[in-house]
Amino acid sequence: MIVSRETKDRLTIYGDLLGRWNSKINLISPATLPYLQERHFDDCLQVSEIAGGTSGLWVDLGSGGGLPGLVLAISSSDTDIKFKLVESDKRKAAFLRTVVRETALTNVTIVNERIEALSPQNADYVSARALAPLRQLMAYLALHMAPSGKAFLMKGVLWRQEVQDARKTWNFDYIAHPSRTEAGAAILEVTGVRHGGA
Ligand SMILES: C[S@@+](CC[C@H](N)C(=O)[O-])C[C@H]1O[C@@H](n2cnc3c(N)ncnc32)[C@H](O)[C@@H]1O
Repeated sequence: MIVSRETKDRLTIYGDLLGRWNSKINLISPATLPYLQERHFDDCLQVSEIAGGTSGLWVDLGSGGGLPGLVLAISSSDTDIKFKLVESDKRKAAFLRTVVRETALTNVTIVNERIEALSPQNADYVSARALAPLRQLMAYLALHMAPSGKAFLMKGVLWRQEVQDARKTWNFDYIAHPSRTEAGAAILEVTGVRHGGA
């Protein structure tokens, strides 16, 4: 993906901080650190490309070290989208705040709370990566996504099984966008989540 000079500079600052903090708190697998761009940043930038929004509230659930939330906020800093990154771990939330400060991002709020404890967000966009099985994510979407909202859920190669399982309890529509960074993985664009199932 072609990104602006500003995005590149901010991603460099973010990457440096990830490298430094990762020895103290486990933000990403240390083995993937040398492949930060390919394994993590490019993976998340595809979501930005697929979503293509220009305004509204975007809630990233279980942000951890900021993937995809911070990458999305950095690459969308020229839009009117406001980001909320929800992370229950205090030390990870401190890391996220540090990156926001060091990159001078003004479109991000860090929320150090449990997803379930947060008041309903009515978000236009929701994202999650490596957080929970799809069935559990549906409950989070039911709580925090606007009726007309869209979710972008980054799923591994077993995504079809997860869809089948989630359909036992939830109705929803989805488009599976094949991942460009991991063969067989997909970004599930989910809309119209409602209780009930097959
Ligand atoms: C496996 S990590 C994934 C982090 C990041 N999304 C990524 O792809 O690298 C899951 C993160 O979600 C957070 N988390 C798990 N359950 C949560 C909950 N109920 N509310 C808020 N954060 C939660 C954990 O603290 C952890 O940082």
